[in-house]
This record gives sequence, C-alpha cells and structure tokens, in this order.
Amino acid sequence: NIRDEIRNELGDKPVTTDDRHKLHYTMAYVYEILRYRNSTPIGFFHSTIKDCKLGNYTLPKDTCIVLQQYSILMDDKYWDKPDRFNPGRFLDDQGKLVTVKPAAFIPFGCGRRMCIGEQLATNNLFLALVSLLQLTNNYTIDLADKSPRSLEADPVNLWIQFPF
Ligand code: HEM
Repeated sequence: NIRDEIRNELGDKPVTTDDRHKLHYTMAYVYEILRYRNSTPIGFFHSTIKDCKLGNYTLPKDTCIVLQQYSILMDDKYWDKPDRFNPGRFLDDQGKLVTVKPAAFIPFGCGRRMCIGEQLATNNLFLALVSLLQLTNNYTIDLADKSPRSLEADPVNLWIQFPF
C-alpha cells in the first residue's frame, strides 16, 4: 500500500524529488493516475507540412492530425484490464518501477512535439501526493457517485465535468 511504502522509506522526512527512486509503488501510482485519468484525452492539433505516408495511409499536405491518447491509454491490446486502476502494471517482478515505460504510455504525447513539461509535471504530482499522504491520515477519499454531478471525461468533445 502506498502509505506503508511512504512510512517505511521516508517516515516524516520532507519528501524531495530524489525520493522518486526509493518509492517505486508511489511512482507506479503516479503513472497509473496519468494513464487512467489523463488530463489530456487528445493531444494538440498538428498538421502535415507536405504529403507523407503514415502506415498504409497517404496524408496530403495540410492534413490535421490529432493523437487519440485516451484510446491508446485504454486499449486492451496494450493494457491488461485497462479499465481497472492498477499501479502494479508499472512494476517488475521485484516490485521495482519498470525502467522502460510501455510504448503505449503516452499521457504526454510522443515524438518531437511531446510535452516539454513531463518531468516537471511528474515530479510535482509525486511531491504533492507524498506530502498529502504524509501530512494526513485516517480518511478515505470518495469521488463517487454520491456527489450531485459525476466526474466524466468525454474524449471526443474534450468535455470534462468536475463534481464541484
Ligand atoms: C500532467 C500534466 C501535463 C500533461 C498531461 C501534459 C500533456 C501534454 C500533451 C499531450 C501535449 C501535446 C503533445 C503533442 O503535441 O502531441 C503537451 C504539450 C506541451 N506541454 Fe504539456 N502536459 C502537462 C504539463 C505541462 C507542464 C507542467 C508544462 C510546462 C511547464 C507543459 C508544457 C507543454 C508545452 C510547452 C507543450 C508544447 C510542446 C511543443 O509543441 O513542442 N506541460 N503537453
């Protein structure tokens, strides 16, 4: 469990980004958050600057291209039971964080124009999550259906409704 790992490895010591290398399950948890509920279900809009081929498709110049990240992050061709939240998918047999992330793990896009803030964002998610769990105890977080509006992400229309 994530709290046990933080307690055993850090105790009350203020967390730093170096601790990422000790907290394997916690980092796997952060990756799984980014996979399971990615804040960018589709990537930025790009366009071809000349005629080109993509797999079997011929794309004329000025074709708009969008990466459907949500579909890839939730595809059962690449992920075992993708609709389950399971940080274990990013751990190896020894419980260590995988050194090579799966190719289908693309919450920050891919290729030349992928997100330049990936490290900053991942570090901040890690620091915020660990600090929150270190500073608090004995409660459960319930994002569930009891709230008047549910948390829904519609990857087609880019509409996200928060339960505020
Ligand atoms: C969880 C947080 C974040 C997610 C999920 C995210 C995701 C993305 C995605 C999907 C793209 C588009 C990649 C593409 O074109 O295919 C992108 C681009 C970009 N992101 Fe992020 N991002 C995050 C945080 C950040 C932060 C913290 C920064 C800056 C400090 C940042 C700066 C940028 C910039 C500048 C681009 C455009 C890169 C380019 O076109 O060359 N992002 N991001």
